[in-house]
Amino acid sequence: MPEQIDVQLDQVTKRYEGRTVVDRLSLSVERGTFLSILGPSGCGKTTTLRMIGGFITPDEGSVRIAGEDVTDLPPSARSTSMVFQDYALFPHMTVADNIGFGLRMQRVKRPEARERIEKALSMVGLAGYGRRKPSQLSGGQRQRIALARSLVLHPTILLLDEPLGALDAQIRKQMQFELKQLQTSLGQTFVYVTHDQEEAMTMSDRVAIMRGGVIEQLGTPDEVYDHPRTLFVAQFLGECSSVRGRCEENGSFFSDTLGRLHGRITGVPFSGPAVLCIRPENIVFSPRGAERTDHAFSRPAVIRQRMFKGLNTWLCADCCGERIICEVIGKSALREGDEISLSFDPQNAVIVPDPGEEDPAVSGQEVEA
Ligand SMILES: Nc1ncnc2c1ncn2[C@@H]1O[C@H](COP(=O)(O)OP(=O)(O)OP(=O)(O)O)[C@@H](O)[C@H]1O
Repeated sequence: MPEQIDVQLDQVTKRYEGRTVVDRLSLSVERGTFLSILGPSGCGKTTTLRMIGGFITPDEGSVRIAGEDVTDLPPSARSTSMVFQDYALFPHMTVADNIGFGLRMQRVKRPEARERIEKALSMVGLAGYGRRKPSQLSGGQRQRIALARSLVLHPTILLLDEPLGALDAQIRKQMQFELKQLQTSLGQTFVYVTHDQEEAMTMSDRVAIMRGGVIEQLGTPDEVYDHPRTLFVAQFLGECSSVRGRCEENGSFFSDTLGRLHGRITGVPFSGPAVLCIRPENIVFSPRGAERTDHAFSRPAVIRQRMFKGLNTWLCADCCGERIICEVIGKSALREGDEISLSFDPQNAVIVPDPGEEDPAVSGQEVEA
């Protein structure tokens, strides 16, 4: 049986003052999926989410929710509910009244409303907090109330716009865990907007990486991390060393600095300018003279910088003029100036097309959509 598609965007476009901020974007979200829309500031994430929720009408394209075309319907006529970053709680109302606000709008009878409010409060771990005012709660608790206020409406799809953005790092981590647990236990569809790659990777079943108004890649967290199809995706999802060169049809790679890299590299082979991307955890450093023989690629290098990061250490090396970063678990005895050998298994490297010097992924700058 085909999976139920809860959200279907077909070629949606949004322009502001002649500027296209979302560009012919298509997206399908299966029921029960936790999908994150991830991308840098201004890439069109919130605009896309708001088009799903009905707060913004696309200039072109269509929006379907659970199979129904809702492109021209207002938010109240859609089976979606939005959780905002700033919580948007009414300060003069109690927690219970805040949660019950949407139910009153829907004219749900009091006894049923009371029961649903209690259930929503216990779902977010705040049973017994109904009589408090928002000012008597912590930031994390206020965020949970905002979540309960959406859950109480029994939406088919929950839309979350950077809901943890205002929380400090520790509570944020805890809330990520709780949100994921809640989504799994409810089996509900969540569409979650964030610019935090770690947050997206830890919570999501699928991640859509947006840039300049389009989805550059969509896949499971593992797929997009291990098999990025563009340099931007490779660099946005975490540290990676990149080496420019040429790719050949047989999948081998050649660069002026590192020479030829024999062996089959991950990525769709093509013929033309390419960038080799390697994650720090896939590089192995060995003392000079004790090179790994099981790796097809090995070159001399010198340690230039050392960054202790608590659980691990990053070593930055100069390898034939290329800056290569390696991750070592725990502390490392290597120091700046140490001469080493650097190797990696070609299967753990990825080749992507070279986007050229003008591409912001190369220059390290991001442009507005
Ligand atoms: N009402 C508006 N009028 C004009 N431009 C707008 C409007 N709303 C958004 N934009 C522009 O559209 C682009 C996309 O905005 P959007 O809020 O979707 O980005 P985002 O990826 O969610 O960014 P952030 O992570 O900073 O919230 C931005 O350049 C923004 O300035």
